[in-house]
Amino acid sequence: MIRNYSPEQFINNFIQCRYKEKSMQEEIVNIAKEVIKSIRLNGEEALKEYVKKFDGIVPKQWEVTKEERELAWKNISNEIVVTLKKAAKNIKEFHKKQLQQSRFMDLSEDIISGQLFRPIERVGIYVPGGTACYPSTVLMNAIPASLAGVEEIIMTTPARMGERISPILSVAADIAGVDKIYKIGGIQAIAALAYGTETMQAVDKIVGPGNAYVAAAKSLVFGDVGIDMIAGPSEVAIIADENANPTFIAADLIAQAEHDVQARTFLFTTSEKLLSETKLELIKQCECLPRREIAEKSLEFQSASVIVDSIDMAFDLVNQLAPEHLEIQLDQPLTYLNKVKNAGSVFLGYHTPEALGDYFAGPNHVLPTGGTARFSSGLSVDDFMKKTTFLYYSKAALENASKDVVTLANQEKLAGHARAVQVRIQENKQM
Ligand SMILES: NC(=O)c1ccc[n+]([C@@H]2O[C@H](COP(=O)([O-])OP(=O)(O)OC[C@H]3O[C@@H](n4cnc5c(N)ncnc54)[C@H](O)[C@@H]3O)[C@@H](O)[C@H]2O)c1
Ligand SMILES: N[C@H](CO)Cc1c[nH]c[nH+]1
Ligand SMILES: [Zn+2]
Repeated sequence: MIRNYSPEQFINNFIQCRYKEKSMQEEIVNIAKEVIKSIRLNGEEALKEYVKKFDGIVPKQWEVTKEERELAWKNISNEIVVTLKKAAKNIKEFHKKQLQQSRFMDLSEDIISGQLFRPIERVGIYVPGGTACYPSTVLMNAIPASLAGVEEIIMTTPARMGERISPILSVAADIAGVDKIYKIGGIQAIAALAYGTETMQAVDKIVGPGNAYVAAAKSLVFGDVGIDMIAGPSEVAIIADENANPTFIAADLIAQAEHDVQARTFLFTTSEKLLSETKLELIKQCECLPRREIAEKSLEFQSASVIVDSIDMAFDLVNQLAPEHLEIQLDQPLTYLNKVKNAGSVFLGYHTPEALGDYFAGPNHVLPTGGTARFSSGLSVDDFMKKTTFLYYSKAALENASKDVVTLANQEKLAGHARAVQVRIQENKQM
């Protein structure tokens, strides 16, 4: 069960070892390198080989057919369809507010400048499917892409039921505006999306979470295609004091732990009593959990509890950790929001479990993990847009700027740059 660490031990074991952990994952990176290279060079043949090796079954065709997509609607209950649509509506409403319009920064007679916002043309979304099925992740990835105006949204997910993918994934994909679905998972899917094969066209950007293999593959193809972030095994950090409810805290820690044996959960509290009660709750609640084995491994090996001297100390440790999710289970939670520097998404108060955000409320659940919230953000409409600047100068405006541009060009010893301005000024003078 979750182990206690002093603040110093926590820093050593979970923050300073961030880079050590990376080198321990070398084995995964090496496998990913081999698979990607092979699929890039040998296409379909290599794709089949690795799908067989890592997933057991090679589907007859990669793409989910129109008939399969239609049939999926008949294979799920109306209740699920209604709920998916409600969640989709909330996610859409939240993300719509992120849309930005092309705009002028300057619009005078002599100078015009601005920024064009244009959607990325072809996007691949990865939906994990190794040990669980995530229709919510389909919505979280595809809705912002649709809102941005992406021309073609291509989803990949491992075929878990032999030939087929779960019908709920297919229905969620229809609701969210996915154009094509491929039955491919893991490193193979990322390689096929990045480089294309005889039957699949390469995409411009790959988004979406996945296990350590998927995360390694995404980081390796970055540069040839865009990626959103490294969204690996899930994490939650909870800050709580003696007023918090141990039953709620244990439930929220388990909700993340059950994702993956590699999922990481953290509790920072000023109260020894709350900690011991939470530990008893963890044992009790794990007993009747279908994914007990996964959750218990995560709680045992990837998790930590820390008794802190003050709530300020808790925020200091959390900001160093930069967790994917942060729950603030304190009275007056909003008053603590300005203490948060690094976190993917924050959940405020006793009645806002992370599970609410995972599925339904609106903010995105594809979030930076492994400390990368120090420099990156959760998935948003912005991830599907490119920003192109534009500029116009009149003859008079160029004349005004010419001396300064030439001075800088000469300073950099780039005579060609200086000349590109000077020839225009001289021409103006001759006229
Ligand atoms: N951050 C988020 O938004 C978010 C959302 C949902 C899930 N998640 C995370 O996504 C992950 C899902 O993982 P998953 O495993 O269930 O599904 P997955 O689809 O990410 O990975 C499954 C694939 O991994 C490959 N694989 C498995 N073992 C391998 C091996 N030994 N060598 C090479 N390839 C191998 C297989 O090809 C398989 O298809 C979890 O870590 C979960 O926490 C994150
Ligand atoms: N907690 C995951 C992100 O870390 C998202 C998710 C999907 N389904 C359930 N949870
Ligand atoms: Zn979750």
